[in-house]
Amino acid sequence: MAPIISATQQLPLVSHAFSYSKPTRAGFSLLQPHILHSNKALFYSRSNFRPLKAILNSPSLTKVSGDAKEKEEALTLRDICLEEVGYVVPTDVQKQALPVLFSGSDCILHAQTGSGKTLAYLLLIFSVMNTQRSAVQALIVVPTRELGIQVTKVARMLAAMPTENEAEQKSCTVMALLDGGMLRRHKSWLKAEPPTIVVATIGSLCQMLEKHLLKLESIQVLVIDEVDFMFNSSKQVSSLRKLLTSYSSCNSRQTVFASASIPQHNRFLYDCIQQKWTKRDVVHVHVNPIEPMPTRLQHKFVICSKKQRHQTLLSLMLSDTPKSGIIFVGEQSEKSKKAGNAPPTIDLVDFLKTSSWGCSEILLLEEDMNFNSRAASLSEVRQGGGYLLVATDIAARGVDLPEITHIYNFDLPRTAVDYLHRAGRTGRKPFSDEKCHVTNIIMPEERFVLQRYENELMFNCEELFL
Ligand SMILES: Nc1ncnc2c1ncn2[C@@H]1O[C@H](COP(=O)(O)OP(=O)(O)OP(=O)(O)O)[C@@H](O)[C@H]1O
Repeated sequence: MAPIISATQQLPLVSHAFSYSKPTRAGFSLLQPHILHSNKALFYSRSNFRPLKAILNSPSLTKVSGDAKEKEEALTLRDICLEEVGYVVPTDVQKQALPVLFSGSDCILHAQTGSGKTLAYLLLIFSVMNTQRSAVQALIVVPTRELGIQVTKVARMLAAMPTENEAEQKSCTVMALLDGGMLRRHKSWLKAEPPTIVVATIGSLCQMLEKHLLKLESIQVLVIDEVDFMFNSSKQVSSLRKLLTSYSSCNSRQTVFASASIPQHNRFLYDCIQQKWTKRDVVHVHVNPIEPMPTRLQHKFVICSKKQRHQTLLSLMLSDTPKSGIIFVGEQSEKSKKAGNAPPTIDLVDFLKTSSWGCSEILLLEEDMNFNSRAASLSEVRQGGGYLLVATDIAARGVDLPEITHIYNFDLPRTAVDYLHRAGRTGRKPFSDEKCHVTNIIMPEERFVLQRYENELMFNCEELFL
């Protein structure tokens, strides 16, 4: 059985803060290191992460299975300037996962929504890649274009940070190979010079692989983000299996699976090994298993009839006055589509635009919109300011909009896992105590469904009377 690291087995190795350095004319100079546990600090520049890997593997230090005696070395990641982009202290998942990742083990990153899994796997990628080599060295596969754009942005931000020996370094390039993108342009790019990192949706990726335009033989790290969603998606699962076993082999790469939800995780670990998606010694980093949901989320519900739902939502919003929020609406049924009805999302947007709600901009995000309109909605959202996003579950996975304080489930999600991910679009500032709100508008017959989600996800939902 793969070793599991839980909150109670927290590794002492990384009980420290990230240090940082400020640019000087000569490059980077080290400021006072941030050492919490000892005065024995080890410093690494981004281009120097490999030594960190060697040290973590050294027999004198704690093994990742957590059975060796405690050590007090403070490891400090230097020169990646994380503080300048707001990353000062590693989050729990980063503390627990980085030693495992840097040790070269395959890893299942299983931690709450908004806990910082993206930075954990990106730091691994930046630690192993060699920008002198002209080859694709890391591949990150995501389920949606929206999540792909976001991950690419963070990867490019890290890639743009200067390193100590910048003069000798070729830059790290990050390609977003996403459904709805300009594949012709990507083909020319791939032919001219392979990027160092590719962030891809599985459809576009397989097109490039089938045409032999993209080669994976130099891949060192393969990340599958929102892995449970991808394995559950009938459209994506067969290509994903092919990628994991035919297009590349688990023995020649480090494989990382990430998600806030891995249902039946023991079964999944077993499958990972049996199906050769990962190596046998894959590590399950399970952070805070007894609290699958961030604790600062406050859950409420209002019971009303189907006809009263629009008015109920409006009353809720007038009393909450959210600056930014997402209203999740269920997908339109095939029957309703055939009958020529407007999608429920559009109905709701029209209702809000003509109602007395006038506090923030109302935007729409759903699968049936073309990719340009989807991008336009999200880019408006990311510019900040107050907004309400009316969305289907397309916005439920991975999308990081830290300013969101309110989630409204206009329609109840279909499963507890969907509930967890929708709710997790708020409460995304790792070290903040700010309370965030998830409000469910339900019909009387749905109370037992919500109760089931409460039991499964171990949270409490309080009834609201308007
Ligand atoms: N060490 C850190 N310090 C401060 N902020 C951080 C740190 N690490 C990550 N963040 C921020 O936390 C937010 C959530 O991170 P991220 O999107 O990686 O979450 P996630 O675990 O992938 O969530 P989800 O499961 O919902 O996709 C982001 O805005 C990110 O910039």
